Amino acid sequence: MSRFATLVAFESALGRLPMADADAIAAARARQASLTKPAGSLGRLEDIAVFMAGWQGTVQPVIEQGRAAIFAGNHGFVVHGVSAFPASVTAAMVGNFAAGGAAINALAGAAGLDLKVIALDLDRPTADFTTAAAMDEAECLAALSAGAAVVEPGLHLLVVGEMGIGNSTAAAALCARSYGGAPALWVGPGTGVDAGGIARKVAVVEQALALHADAPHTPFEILRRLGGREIAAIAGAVLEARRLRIPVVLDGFISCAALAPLAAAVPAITDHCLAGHCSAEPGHIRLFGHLGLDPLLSLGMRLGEGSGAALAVSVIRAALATHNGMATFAEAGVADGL
Ligand SMILES: Cc1cc2ncn([C@H]3O[C@H](COP(=O)(O)O)[C@@H](O)[C@H]3O)c2cc1C
Ligand SMILES: O=C(O)c1cccnc1
Repeated sequence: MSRFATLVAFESALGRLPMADADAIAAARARQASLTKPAGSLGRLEDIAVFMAGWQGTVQPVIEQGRAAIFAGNHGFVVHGVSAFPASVTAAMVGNFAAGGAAINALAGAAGLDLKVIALDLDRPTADFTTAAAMDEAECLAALSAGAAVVEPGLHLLVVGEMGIGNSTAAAALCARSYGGAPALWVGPGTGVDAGGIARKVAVVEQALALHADAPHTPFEILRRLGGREIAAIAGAVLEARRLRIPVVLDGFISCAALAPLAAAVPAITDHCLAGHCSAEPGHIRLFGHLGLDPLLSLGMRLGEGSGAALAVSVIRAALATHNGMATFAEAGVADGL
């Protein structure tokens, strides 16, 4: 059965978000305080370990079953010339993922993650959102459910990513609708469009916002009208991971924008999420301000595919290696601080 077979199923999941395990958080904090280092000296590594403990519900969290889930979809509005690449590249890159030749193959391998690639109706792009809703209700629910379906119970960590030519424009529209701000503040070069391309992207987002201005300002309606299948799938995966208390690492501007409609209404939806990195896409840092997330890495990446999030998993692994592997003051016979 589909996880989000009905709108009610989606809304009730978003309305009933489980919390992290407070006992595991307290125990992990106590363990951090007992380790052979000055308090706080491992900086954010300490917070990451405590975060992982809280969501895994155990004082010593691990990443044995870590998954990168990459969703692919195509967009009807690409006819307006908003990407530096043709829409056919979405399917071609899915082929490249299967063959092992993409950046995410290398980075998921380096991070010890299994990689699931889910192509969502690539030969049936969403409707052009400057003239219609991108998806009808059933299409949006199917995409949300496809996202949820990759989140198997027992995963220790989930990385989410996307592939969909044109989707930096959808991401800008989602952010502008969710949080306000002129489209030009949310639009960036994406795959590398020139000034003319940026102007076309801004115009497309302005048209879409005008068309959908009177629609209900709800998470589902914003996603359905302005999102895309791969974007809704990310939202569904993050929501399902929350139900199962599986920590998530978010990737770039587009992955994070998938959560904007949800977070604008229910800010706590990002509580089980770490921001893997800050993309060079200019809207990303602005979006982090709204999401209340502080990215782990900032390496000038602007790829998507879950690439920055996968890279950040190495930092999370290092946090857990120190948390689980260091000696306590008592074990090492080292005098602790006063
Ligand atoms: C070869 C190639 C591989 C990619 N991998 C991710 N993206 C990224 O670029 C796209 C978004 O940028 P825009 O909105 O400008 O189309 C998405 O597919 C995103 O995942 C890629 C883009 C290309 C061309
Ligand atoms: O930040 C991202 O995820 C991104 C930026 C540009 C193109 N594709 C993805």
